[in-house]
Amino acid sequence: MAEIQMALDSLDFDATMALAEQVAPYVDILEIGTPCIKYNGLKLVKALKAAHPDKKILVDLKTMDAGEYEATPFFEAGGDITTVLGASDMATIKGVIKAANANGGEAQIDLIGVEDKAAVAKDAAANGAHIIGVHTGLDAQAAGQTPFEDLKTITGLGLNVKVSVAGGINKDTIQSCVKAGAAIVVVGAAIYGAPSPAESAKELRALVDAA
Ligand SMILES: O=C(CO)[C@H](O)[C@H](O)COP(=O)(O)O
Repeated sequence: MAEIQMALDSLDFDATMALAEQVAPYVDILEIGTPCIKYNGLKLVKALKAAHPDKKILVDLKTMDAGEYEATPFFEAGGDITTVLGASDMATIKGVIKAANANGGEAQIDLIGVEDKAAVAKDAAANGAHIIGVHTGLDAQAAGQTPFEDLKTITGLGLNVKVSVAGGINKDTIQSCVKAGAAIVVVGAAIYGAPSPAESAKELRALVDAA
């Protein structure tokens, strides 16, 4: 069964906690988005884990250097998954994997901006990555890009890793992502931008479970 990851992309601490409370019944992973973690830091990881001990917390660090050093405190604070850029050196990726393994967590390698996504995915998987993230970022989405073709390419490699997909996923596209082999579907704006985030999350949960 595919997991739903809710991207909490607000900067505001209280709004982030309130949104998590609304959507938690329908999602598996609460993601602290990159702007949000930069703004709020470890305090938010601790608060979110305390409020939702039954959910996985993904900290979207998008680490680019000093992998083990940067990721370790976020695992120690209650994060279950942290992200590292696929564009970074393999030594950095291996550092985040090491930090994850030392804390019973998982490392997600984010392919955002990577030219040869298949090559990086294979290399990261061979080095023990837990999750490969196919990701069209917000700025690339604004320029009309989507993650769907890349998702098929990466799941088609048959690597022994989970594949997650992010980038403008909504109720019209979520089932095709699951059918294309995504183990984790990430949703941000389609939930937090909806008139009722809870209703939107509930609808997406039903679609994923029926896919
Ligand atoms: O990581 C992100 C941006 O870098 C977003 O959290 C991710 O793209 C999910 O949000 P949306 O569904 O709005 O695209």
